Amino acid sequence: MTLISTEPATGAELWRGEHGDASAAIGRARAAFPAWAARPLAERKALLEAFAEEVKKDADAFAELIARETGKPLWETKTEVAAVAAKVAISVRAHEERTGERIDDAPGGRSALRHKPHGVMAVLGPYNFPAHLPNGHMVPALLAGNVCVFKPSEKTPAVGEYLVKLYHRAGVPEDVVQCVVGAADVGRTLTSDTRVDGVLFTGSSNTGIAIGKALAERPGVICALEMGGNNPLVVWDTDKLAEAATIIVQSAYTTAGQRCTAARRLIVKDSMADSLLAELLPLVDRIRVGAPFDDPQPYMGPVIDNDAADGLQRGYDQLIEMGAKVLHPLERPDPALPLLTPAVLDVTGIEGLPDRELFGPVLQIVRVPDFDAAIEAANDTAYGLSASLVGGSEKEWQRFWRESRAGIVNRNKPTNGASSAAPFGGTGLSGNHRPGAFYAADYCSYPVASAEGDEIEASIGVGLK
Ligand SMILES: NC(=O)C1=CN([C@@H]2O[C@H](COP(=O)(O)OP(=O)(O)OC[C@H]3O[C@@H](n4cnc5c(N)ncnc54)[C@H](O)[C@@H]3O)[C@@H](O)[C@H]2O)C=CC1
Ligand SMILES: O=C(O)CCC(=O)N[C@@H](CCC(=O)O)C(=O)O
Repeated sequence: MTLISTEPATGAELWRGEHGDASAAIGRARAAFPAWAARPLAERKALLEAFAEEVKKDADAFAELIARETGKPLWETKTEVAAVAAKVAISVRAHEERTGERIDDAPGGRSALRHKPHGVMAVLGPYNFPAHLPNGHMVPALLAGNVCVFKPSEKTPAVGEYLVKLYHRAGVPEDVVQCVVGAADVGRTLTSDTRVDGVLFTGSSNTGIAIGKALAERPGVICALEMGGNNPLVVWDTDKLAEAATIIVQSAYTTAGQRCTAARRLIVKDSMADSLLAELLPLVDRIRVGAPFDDPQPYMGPVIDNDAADGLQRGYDQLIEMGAKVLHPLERPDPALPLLTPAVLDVTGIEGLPDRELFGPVLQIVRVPDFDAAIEAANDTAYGLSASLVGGSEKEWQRFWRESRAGIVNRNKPTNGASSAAPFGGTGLSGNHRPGAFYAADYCSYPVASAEGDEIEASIGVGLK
């Protein structure tokens, strides 16, 4: 089956290739695992550091490819490439801190704690950060001694293939990290193959749930699910309205809203909502939407494809049918392309709002009378990835932190832009308590406890006849 990838900003064909053979790749990975796991950690670390150097050497070409295949502005894809390279040093530190070795004296010998890799890891990636996010699974997995079969999103196969070539160029053996392109069926082959020891997934909650079901009868398979969000940003009692508006724009519209940590819902104290909107709406109006290489650079590119744009339009229209007030419209200047303007809807007071991730530039505003209502609205979701409070008192922040049900709870910062040096994951429909980024080390190896005697010495103290 042929897979074709097109540039969102132009519709031009960028890449075509055949679906990969996932089963054959797993076979090669299994064969490569023992030797890779047996190599000293220092060797694996050196090869990954060489990979980081290859990424830096190729940074311009890599950023251009990501920009063409995702439509993200070039300024932004440069930051993605930098994050790919930076992942190595962070993962080395995390591996040392989170896994490592502990040897204690014990009667007649020692008690030891060491970690071992799981084996063959299937890595399934999304399209919004087609290099950085799967790489965030792959670097720690490889460092720990696992081998990886990586299936990039069917919307970004060119970036996936390129990423894996950089590993090979650095000297990581070809069967230790492989790229298998394809759509959901190739993903399903990977998750159903009993030779796979772990599934490291970043993508939508629906797919994460399907993967959880596919693995339900194999509890020994490590399963790390990084999924979507319906994230709240609460703005409370502040006169720094221009700064608050900037944080809102960064949270809702960076990457055209295609971040799992994007703010989907702005919850604001009713008495200050009009003054905040007086700052926010002109700023939203100033957002430049355009193609990745435009000069001057846009803030937002297109969403990934026309299907995604159609879906967002439907979600937006449904909210309007339910009574949402349009404060800034979702427009699509060229119906043949997925370039969308940033939208703001006031959904205050609408009953039965869908608790759904609209993965694009649509922000819903909810006005609330008091902080109790703000917390209630913030938590009114089955997701739990990120939440942020802008403004408010110290006491309100303490309460917000305590009562927010999310893996990332920020103060006076955007909901997105999470650091790779911190754990990254959510609760509910957002994740299964196997956070990535700094804590990815935890799911990439398992602890082995050993009681080690110097000699064979044994005695049964009591109870013998
Ligand atoms: N929490 C996190 O760290 C992040 C989550 N995301 C989420 O990802 C979504 C956007 O990415 P998409 O590419 O649309 O996600 P998606 O869920 O459609 O696809 C992700 C990957 O899973 C594969 N896949 C699809 N169905 C499968 C199945 N049944 N079995 C195995 N593999 C399958 C796809 O081919 C793709 O490689 C959003 O919901 C976003 O919130 C995106 C980035 C970060
Ligand atoms: O995985 C990491 O190293 C850190 C997490 C991260 O990069 N988060 C970004 C992107 C998340 C997304 O796709 O949606 C963020 O929080 O903006």
